[in-house]
Amino acid sequence: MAIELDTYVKGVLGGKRAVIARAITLVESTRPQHRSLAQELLTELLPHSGRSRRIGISGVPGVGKSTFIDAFGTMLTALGHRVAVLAVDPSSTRTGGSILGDKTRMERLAVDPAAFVRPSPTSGTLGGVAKATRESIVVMEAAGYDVVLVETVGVGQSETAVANMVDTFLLLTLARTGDQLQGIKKGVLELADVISVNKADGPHERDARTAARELAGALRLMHGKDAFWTPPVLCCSARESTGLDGVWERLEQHRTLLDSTGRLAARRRDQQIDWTWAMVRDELLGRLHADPEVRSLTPELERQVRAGELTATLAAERILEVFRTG
Ligand SMILES: Nc1nc2c(ncn2[C@@H]2O[C@H](COP(=O)(O)OP(=O)(O)OP(=O)(O)O)[C@@H](O)[C@H]2O)c(=O)[nH]1
Repeated sequence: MAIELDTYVKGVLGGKRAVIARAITLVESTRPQHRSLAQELLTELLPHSGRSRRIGISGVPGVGKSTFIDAFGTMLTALGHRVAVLAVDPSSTRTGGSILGDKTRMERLAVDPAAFVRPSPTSGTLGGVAKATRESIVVMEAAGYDVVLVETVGVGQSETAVANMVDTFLLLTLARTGDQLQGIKKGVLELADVISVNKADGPHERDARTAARELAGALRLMHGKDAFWTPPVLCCSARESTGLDGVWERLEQHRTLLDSTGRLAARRRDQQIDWTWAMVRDELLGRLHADPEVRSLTPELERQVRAGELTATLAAERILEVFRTG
């Protein structure tokens, strides 16, 4: 049964879980009638949002993200925080099932009354999934969650999308030393504000500490002496819940520094502008691909480009010409 705008607003602001879940479903929906209601809801909620720590968490599959978020989130709720877990997993749009943010992977947090775990939206492009997650952040903040963790897999463009919606980005990694350091993608290192080497327990602990020292040295070189912030490299064990307080301390330190220097507000404003243009790009591209004339022209144009009968530049011009006049 459909519910009214007012019921959504009151339910979300009152922290009612069932209404929060429905509000997120509404925000994720791509149906035109849902989209306008979702925008009305977000407009009402916006004045109550913005007060959380928005933290992105990334790391390759196997690094222990679920175990980490379960333990880290549980530590935070014990400290009195209210924790929301969202996810951006564009691969789930292909498989139809969400891998990240799955409640069964976070057993303690899933049943914690001070936490709310939401799997990645499963429909649309990365742009669509990112938009739904950004808007879900507004819902969670209005509902009183003061820590929002946004999880993503350590592959592809999804990390950049997440870095662009959070204040601080945490990268989880495993013990690698020397040459293996090269294995960590530079692009991901550039996004990271705090790095933690997970599984620093039992026989792996020494390797983890060595790897952390080496990585910290590499980052100091990368960032230079006068950098505003050089990402600290810590060690933790998600399984044994050790080192998690240190990770939290550094995340808080980074955010406090951003806030006290005015960078936090500026960063969030810049993100709004980036999102605006990202949405314009997505919408335009969607319309272009749906355009009947473009669709009918495409196979022949592609054939000609492949056969070397037409340059890519001319083919692009033809497509835009048809779209403009179509
Ligand atoms: N020794 C040790 N093992 C860990 C730790 N954290 C996670 N693991 C193990 O690593 C494996 C992968 O952990 P998951 O939490 O599923 O993490 P993930 O592979 O990043 O998976 P997704 O979260 O599904 O992407 C599991 O077998 C965990 O038990 C840790 O701190 N120490």
